[in-house]
Amino acid sequence: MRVFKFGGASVNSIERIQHAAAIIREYSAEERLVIIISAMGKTTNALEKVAEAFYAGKKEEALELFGVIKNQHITTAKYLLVKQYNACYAQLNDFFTEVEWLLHDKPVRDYAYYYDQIVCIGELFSTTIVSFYLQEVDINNTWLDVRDIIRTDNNFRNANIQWTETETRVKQAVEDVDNIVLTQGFIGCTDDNESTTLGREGSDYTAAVFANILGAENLTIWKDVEGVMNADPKEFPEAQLLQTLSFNEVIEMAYYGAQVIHPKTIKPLQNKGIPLLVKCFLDTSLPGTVISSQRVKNLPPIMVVKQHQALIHLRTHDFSFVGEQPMSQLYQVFGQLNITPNLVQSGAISLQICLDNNSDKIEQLATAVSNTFDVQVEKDLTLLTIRHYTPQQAEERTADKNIVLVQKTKETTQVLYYN
Ligand SMILES: Nc1ncnc2c1ncn2[C@@H]1O[C@H](COP(=O)(O)OP(=O)(O)O)[C@@H](O)[C@H]1O
Ligand SMILES: N[C@@H](CC(=O)OP(=O)(O)O)C(=O)O
Repeated sequence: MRVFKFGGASVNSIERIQHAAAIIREYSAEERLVIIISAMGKTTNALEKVAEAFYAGKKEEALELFGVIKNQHITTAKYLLVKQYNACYAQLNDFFTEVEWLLHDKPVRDYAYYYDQIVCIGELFSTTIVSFYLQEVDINNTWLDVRDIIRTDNNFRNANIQWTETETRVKQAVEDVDNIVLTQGFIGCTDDNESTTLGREGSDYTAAVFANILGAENLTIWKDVEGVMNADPKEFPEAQLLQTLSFNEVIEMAYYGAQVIHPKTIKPLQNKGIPLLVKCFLDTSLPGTVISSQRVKNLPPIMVVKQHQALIHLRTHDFSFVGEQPMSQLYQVFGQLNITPNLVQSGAISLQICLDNNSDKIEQLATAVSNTFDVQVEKDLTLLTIRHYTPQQAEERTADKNIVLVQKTKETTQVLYYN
């Protein structure tokens, strides 16, 4: 059994859905497939705007924005389907109604709750269309609502999977199907039947969870790039393909902000020794990248650029040392506010913390630590991380930058500079 994951970029047009179907046809002739699919293109971003408008009390705007998304999906379905169109429309219509009902309500709960009820619909739309298209071209498959399978807690927008319950449900659901299983990434459901999401770009993680539970031969993630490269090819056209990588290396790259694989994807695979293949959606003959437990030596420098960074300067009010107590208070606040620092540098009575520039979070952090620290914030920064750097290369990359902070270990250098 193999698990495939197609991301938003691989299903963002009629041609790409047709191309995905051709890949599925080819591979399903040889093996049993479980397929996880994300929302089409930038649908999740568009649904976020619907959730924001709804929560701000702008009902008409929310309905209008949702109408645009709805029509885009209907148009795609119309182009792709003839025999299957009516059945597909009926299923899509149930989802339209699910959201439109909610949009007519007044928000009385947390934003995160409504966000998940609205945003989860993107994956339900895309998988419905792809599933009916596969039927249309005689590729038998079974569409499953992953909300009946992936059980989570109610930590909306970043829900945690309840493993025992999910394990039973994944095994049962796949066992009950004798053809291709097709379902959604990124979303789940609480015991109270409330939809949840697993964190942005979380479909890779869903695919890894299925692969782990099913003991898959491997997980293949189809991308619009050759494979994992030593930098984002959109920003660095000279980027080279990395044909083999270790789980260790990829988890580090993802942690430092490489957008190509979701950081949570690696653990479920590493735990069961399941290889991860990152393959080129546009040219299946290319080798792609194989990620496994095996150590890979002599890697070239790997670069990760993280934009929209802020540097928070904290200094104790009373000149007391930044010892155990203030540090543990700070990390507690990080936990409470769901903040992951991208870099921390400490001195005797001061600390500098680099974070994604999210004004709300920074304000909350400043308030929470104000009894111990004076707080200053620098914005408009970029964080460049180079793994396996040579001093010369690090120097060349940052020679013309207005540098604010540098941190180095033997393997990794991080440079924070003004944009
Ligand atoms: N090191 C890297 N190697 C390859 N692609 C990268 C890397 N870093 C960032 N990317 C970007 O990741 C994108 C693919 O990931 P993503 O947009 O999440 O795809 P999808 O939504 O289809 O899963 C590529 O288009 C590429 O620009
Ligand atoms: N659609 C979700 C989940 C996801 O993983 O998407 P993608 O595979 O396109 O990165 C998001 O955009 O966050």
